[in-house]
Amino acid sequence: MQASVRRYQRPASNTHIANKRRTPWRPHVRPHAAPSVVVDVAPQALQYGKELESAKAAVRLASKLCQIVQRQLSAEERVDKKDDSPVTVADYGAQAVVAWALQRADPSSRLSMVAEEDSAELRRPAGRPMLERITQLINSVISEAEPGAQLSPEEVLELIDLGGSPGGPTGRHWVLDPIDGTRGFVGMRQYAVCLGMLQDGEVVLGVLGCPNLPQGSVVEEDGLEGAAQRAAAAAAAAAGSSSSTTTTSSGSSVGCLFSAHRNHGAYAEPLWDESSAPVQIRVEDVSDPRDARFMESVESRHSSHSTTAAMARELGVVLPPLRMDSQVKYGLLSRGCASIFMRFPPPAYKEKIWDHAAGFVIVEEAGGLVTDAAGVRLDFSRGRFLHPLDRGIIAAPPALHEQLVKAATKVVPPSPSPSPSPAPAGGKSGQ
Ligand SMILES: Nc1ncnc2c1ncn2[C@@H]1O[C@H](COP(=O)(O)O)[C@@H](OP(=O)(O)O)[C@H]1O
Ligand SMILES: [Mg+2]
Repeated sequence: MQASVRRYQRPASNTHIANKRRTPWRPHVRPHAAPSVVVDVAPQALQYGKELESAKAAVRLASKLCQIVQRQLSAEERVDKKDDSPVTVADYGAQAVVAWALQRADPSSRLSMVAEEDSAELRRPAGRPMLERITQLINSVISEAEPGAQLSPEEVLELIDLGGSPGGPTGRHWVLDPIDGTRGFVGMRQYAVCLGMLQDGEVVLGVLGCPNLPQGSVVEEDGLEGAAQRAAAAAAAAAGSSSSTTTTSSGSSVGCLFSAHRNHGAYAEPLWDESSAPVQIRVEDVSDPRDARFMESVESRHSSHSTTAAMARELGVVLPPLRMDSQVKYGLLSRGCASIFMRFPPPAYKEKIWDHAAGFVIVEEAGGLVTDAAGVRLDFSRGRFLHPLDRGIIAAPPALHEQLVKAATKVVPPSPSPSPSPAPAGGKSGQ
């Protein structure tokens, strides 16, 4: 794929995020309003510039497929929150589309991808109707990128299984969560298509496609959660329309793409409008916990709400949490919409690298830190499981992060068992 010449916008200074506030708290998103200078970081000037452009194109295509499925869920009024089969269609479809796009961008390389799904269910006779539906969806999306492109069901199975790489500390591995926040996806809330790239054990690229996230003025009296719900509803209301573009009732466009290239900053741009220049984003310049808003999972089974509440009390955070599905939280942290992300899964749960890789590099490149509760930087180099595994995850600007690590020594018990068994290739086992 030909890398296009793009001009990226960088805020002239960070003063726009330095205005401390006490009360009332208002979520704010100002990257597009910030004074900016245009700097030349054209993809070809970056070490992994070509790969970054390929990753963004792949995430955009997969996001399109997810949006089509989510609109149909709504339009046909068959959203059953307990039935995740329509979601599975989008999970598989998005995984195959990303694999197709990455391969097409670099046909001479062997693609190594560590991804959430595998084709085992689809290869069973009972899975055939679903496979055909997925194939049809994929073909409708890829033919927009490459007129005439069509895949057979068997090719789709092979593309999905490209996600079975074990990863590891050497070489290049793409890391994909085709739909992160499946419950958010079904519940018409937030979800994200998350693609990272590991080079010799280090996450060097990250891209998050967030189809239901408003880009700009999500400053609403009832907070981001309300705005995000309305944005998702607006996206659903557009069912039947061939346009991807949706706006919230306050006029903000919906659909954000976050990206980061190691040592070159983190950026946000519209998901559906490729002509808009990416704008550099930074974490909030906050060190006083009384100014801090923290984010956590909507699902308390994914992350203990009582542990985060205890951490907030210990730290002196006074504002209520912002609950949101998926790695959208990492995007919002990087964009300065909230100051802290905390995640405390049940002790037996083993975190997977695809649930954090893209968000991790985006937050780091936006000036934040992402570690376990003991302050140890996350390690993506040991296969499909994330290390450290079992003391939760905290992410914040450095000054707040230091205070979080101190609070965790009092609130979060140390881990009893540090050594995991190797993760299986593919599938959702261990969740
Ligand atoms: N019991 C559990 N404990 C912790 N995390 C879990 C979990 N079950 C699923 N998850 C993970 O939590 C992710 C969603 O995170 P969040 O709560 O921030 O939206 C899921 O991603 P998927 O939706 O890709 O499966 C899944 O990987
Ligand atoms: Mg996930």
